[in-house]
Amino acid sequence: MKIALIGYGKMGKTIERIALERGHEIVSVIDIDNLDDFESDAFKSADVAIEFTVPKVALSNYRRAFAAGVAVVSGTTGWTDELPALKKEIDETGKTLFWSSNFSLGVNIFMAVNKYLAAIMNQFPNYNVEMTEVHHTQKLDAPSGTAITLADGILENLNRKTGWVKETETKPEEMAIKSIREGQVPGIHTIRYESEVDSIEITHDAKSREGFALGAVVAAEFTAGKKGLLGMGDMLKF
Ligand SMILES: NC(=O)c1ccc[n+]([C@@H]2O[C@H](COP(=O)([O-])OP(=O)(O)OC[C@H]3O[C@@H](n4cnc5c(N)ncnc54)[C@H](O)[C@@H]3O)[C@@H](O)[C@H]2O)c1
Ligand SMILES: O=C(O)C1=N[C@H](C(=O)O)CCC1
Repeated sequence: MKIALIGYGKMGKTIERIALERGHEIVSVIDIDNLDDFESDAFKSADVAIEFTVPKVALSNYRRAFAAGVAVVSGTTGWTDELPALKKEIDETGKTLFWSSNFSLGVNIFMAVNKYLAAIMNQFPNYNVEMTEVHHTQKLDAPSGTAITLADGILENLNRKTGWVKETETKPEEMAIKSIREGQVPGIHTIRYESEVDSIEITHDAKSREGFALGAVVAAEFTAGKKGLLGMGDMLKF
């Protein structure tokens, strides 16, 4: 398929390599120095644009791609307070956006395990739960989008928790998400249940950006011909 890239940073470059390896054509690459290319015939020829940029520009990028008649697959995080309004806009206009906080298959398996464990822990009120996420020092947003998705999974399944906070001091109904920025870490997410007598931890540790990028390209292949707001749950059957 014909793929446009919006954002040519760490993820954009990794996605480019994997897309070419999978036989796709990169018809346009847009970054801050060539934003006018949204109006180019090359960009408009794309079947899908894969967008990995920064939080403050994601929505404007989506809308510029939509105006060009191009579907979007995006992993940009740090903007999803706007997601409900954007979903309404997408449904009303018949556009296509596949968004995920994390495209890695391993992380999505981890997300499913997280929800299952949270549901089990309703039977065991003596455990408290907290999360730690570790990423590279260039990361702009905290907590990570993945951590927020994981926290949502816990809040949906563990009745005694109703919200998450960044602070370590929490009310009984809150869970803490601690963010650590260190070196070039691609992404580590750890969820810990602790009681007086023991602790239970589950962790996902990304070795590189390969898993994120492969997932994004596979999502682009899945998105072809579809409409609406799509996510990993539409593509993965677990
Ligand atoms: N969903 C996932 O699986 C996943 C995985 C990794 C990273 N991410 C997210 O993807 C985003 C990008 O991560 P990264 O590591 O590639 O960051 P990066 O900083 O390496 O790359 C971002 C790129 O976007 C460009 N950019 C900035 N403003 C732009 C604009 N208006 N239009 C086009 N390009 C613009 C920057 O110049 C840069 O080249 C972050 O939000 C990160 O959290 C998501
Ligand atoms: O490197 C990043 O930035 C990442 N961002 C996503 C997030 O915010 O969860 C996915 C993991 C890597």
